Amino acid sequence: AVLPGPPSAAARVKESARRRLREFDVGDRFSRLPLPKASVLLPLTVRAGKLHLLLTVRAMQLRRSPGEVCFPGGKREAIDKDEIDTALREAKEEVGLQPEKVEVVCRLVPGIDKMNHVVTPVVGFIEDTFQATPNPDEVSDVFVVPLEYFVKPSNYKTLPYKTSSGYSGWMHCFIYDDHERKMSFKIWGLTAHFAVFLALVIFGKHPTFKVEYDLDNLISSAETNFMNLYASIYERKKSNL
Ligand SMILES: CCCC(=O)SCCNC(=O)CCNC(=O)[C@H](O)C(C)(C)COP(=O)(O)OP(=O)(O)OC[C@H]1O[C@@H](n2cnc3c(N)ncnc32)[C@H](O)[C@@H]1OP(=O)(O)O
Ligand SMILES: [Mg+2]
Repeated sequence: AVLPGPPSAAARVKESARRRLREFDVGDRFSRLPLPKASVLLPLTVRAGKLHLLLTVRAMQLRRSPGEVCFPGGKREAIDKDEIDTALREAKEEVGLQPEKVEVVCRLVPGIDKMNHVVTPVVGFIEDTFQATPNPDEVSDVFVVPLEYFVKPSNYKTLPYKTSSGYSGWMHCFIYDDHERKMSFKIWGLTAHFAVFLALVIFGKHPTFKVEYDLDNLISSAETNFMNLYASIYERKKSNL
């Protein structure tokens, strides 16, 4: 019989990330909130021994957020049985990623977008050989960023924001220079929020900038932040009825 050899460096990086991610899996705990829903896929891949995240640039002809960087994803459809289904269906439609080529690891604490959708981030590993085929109706470009950039950026600022429900605060904004492609990408808002949380979960160390969490209680502070945001939107919806 052939004995399995020692795990490769890539396999070890994945195994330690997998273990951390599973501790933060929210499962279906946020599945029944009465707001419209969307999902995004946070596709992780190992390149040169390091975790990387795949991101997209939205097509300019889209009605919502044209030209902005986001993860593959979209609104829930009736055929989707859960948040994971939505993320995988959208990733296939947008970048040609086959669902069976994704090792889904967990769902993280949701966020809320401009249109008041509850957006669930689904984390999955994809193969380092994956070649995206962007659907030009929705995606104009696909790129990867080392996950570490979201705790140790070289070009970072905060942007102020205010929602329609009167909730104000600030957002992370990263400029990532892809030297190989001689291109620069601006990653901000909800997309940056998910990327930072993922990096905090996996690396478990302090970032070089201020974050909205108590890093000693990352899970509970992420849930509290979400529930506060959710409550502000829900209260406003009720008072508008
Ligand atoms: C308060 C924080 C707000 C921010 O953070 S803004 C800051 C920076 N931007 C971000 O972080 C992006 C955040 N947004 C997102 O990630 C996504 O919008 C989100 C929430 C996942 C929703 O996904 P979407 O991609 O907007 O939704 P979707 O994929 O279901 O649909 C997109 C639009 O495309 C259309 N579409 C779908 N398939 C198509 C096709 N084959 N040909 C042409 N059009 C097609 C679809 O109808 C939709 O159009 P519409 O938006 O309804 O007008
Ligand atoms: Mg989409």
